Amino acid sequence: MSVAKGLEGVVALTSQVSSIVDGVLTYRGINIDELAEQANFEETAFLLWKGRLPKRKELDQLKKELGEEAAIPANVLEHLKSYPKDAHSMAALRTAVSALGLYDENPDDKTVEGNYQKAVSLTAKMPTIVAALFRIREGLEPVAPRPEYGVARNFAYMLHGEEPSTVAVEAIDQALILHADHELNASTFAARVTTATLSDLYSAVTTAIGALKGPLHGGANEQVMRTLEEVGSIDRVEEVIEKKLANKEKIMGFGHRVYKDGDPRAKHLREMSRQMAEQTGDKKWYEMSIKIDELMQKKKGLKPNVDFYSASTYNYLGIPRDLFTPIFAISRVTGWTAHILEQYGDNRLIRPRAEYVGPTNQHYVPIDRR
Ligand SMILES: CC(=O)SCCNC(=O)CCNC(=O)[C@H](O)C(C)(C)COP(=O)(O)OP(=O)(O)OC[C@H]1O[C@@H](n2cnc3c(N)ncnc32)[C@H](O)[C@@H]1OP(=O)(O)O
Ligand SMILES: O=C([O-])CC(=O)C(=O)O
Repeated sequence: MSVAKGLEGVVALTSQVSSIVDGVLTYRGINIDELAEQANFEETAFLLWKGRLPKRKELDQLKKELGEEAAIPANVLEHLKSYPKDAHSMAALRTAVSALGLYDENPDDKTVEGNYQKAVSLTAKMPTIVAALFRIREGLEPVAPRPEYGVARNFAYMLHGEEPSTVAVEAIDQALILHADHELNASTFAARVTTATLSDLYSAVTTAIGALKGPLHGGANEQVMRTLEEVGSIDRVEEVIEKKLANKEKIMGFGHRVYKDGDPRAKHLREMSRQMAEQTGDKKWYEMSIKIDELMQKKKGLKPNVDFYSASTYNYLGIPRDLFTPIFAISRVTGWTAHILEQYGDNRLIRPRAEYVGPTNQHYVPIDRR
């Protein structure tokens, strides 16, 4: 047996959801650049789930369903209030999504339509959960979703309890599009492994949230913000980053398993960060990010991934840093569920092998002779 550590280069399955070929990312064959510039998050979700862009009537129907499904059951809201106030936001989200499954009348319905409805319901409810968790932690009353709002507007509205600006809604919407799917990344693979045992969709999404939480994956965006805060001012970039590199620390938001010549999503987030810096007049976070980016390319030949410029962008939007990864999750749930639907549609248990390298020819020794 030959071992591919970290499964690097292993093609584990076929998929029609998204692709990365020669550094170009597409959802269902459409370049991410076109979607980021022209689509909205709801039509991107439809595209991932159904394999094509929605017609106007279909998009209106999906928006209506997302609006109607956005409120969370009262007992789940009570459950959220019982979590420790210092719980990690991704741990709390993971627990809440798992709890949601308990209140689904038919959690094990694996029909295509049943799972599609669960995908819509989770996509609608996860922003409500994230905003409610934040407000409860801050000692504020959760704000009920407004069914007539789109996902991005509703999230910003529920978070701050006031009407968000158009600029903020557009930025969040674009960020949601950019994070929605990414071929066989770790959390999607984890979701597919759980699905392939013929477990239910809530179990698969809960698995995925656990995988996304890690700092080598979605959790990197929160760590990027910590690095920016540690750097603090543009004149300290070299000192802090070079010290970290000398200590063999990874600089979060750089490098990628698949992209060796840059992540195509990063330029959109960099531009968003630049615009926010201009609009707020607070250039520091953007300028520090640019300097770290230049330094990392020079010192390590590493380019920013999707997590790097999302940190300064969300920070400009007044979003606390521990919500950065939950925002990733409220977008990626569309990709996870598209992959889950695909996996159910043509399933085989996912069960690779391990090469055993431990001791052999050992014998059981009774406890009083050890
Ligand atoms: C949404 C996402 O999940 S995007 C990725 C988010 N994660 C991060 O930003 C965390 C920082 N980046 C990393 O840890 C890595 O680049 C990963 C996990 C993304 C990819 O990892 P892999 O493909 O396994 O690469 P690996 O970790 O083996 O790195 C290869 C080499 O580059 C170095 N390297 C990779 N990324 C970084 C980094 N961000 N900072 C410093 N050095 C790095 C490694 O130390 C290693 O060096 P070595 O060969 O001298 O030991
Ligand atoms: O594909 C990966 O390995 C990680 C990533 O960029 C993502 O999930 O968006």
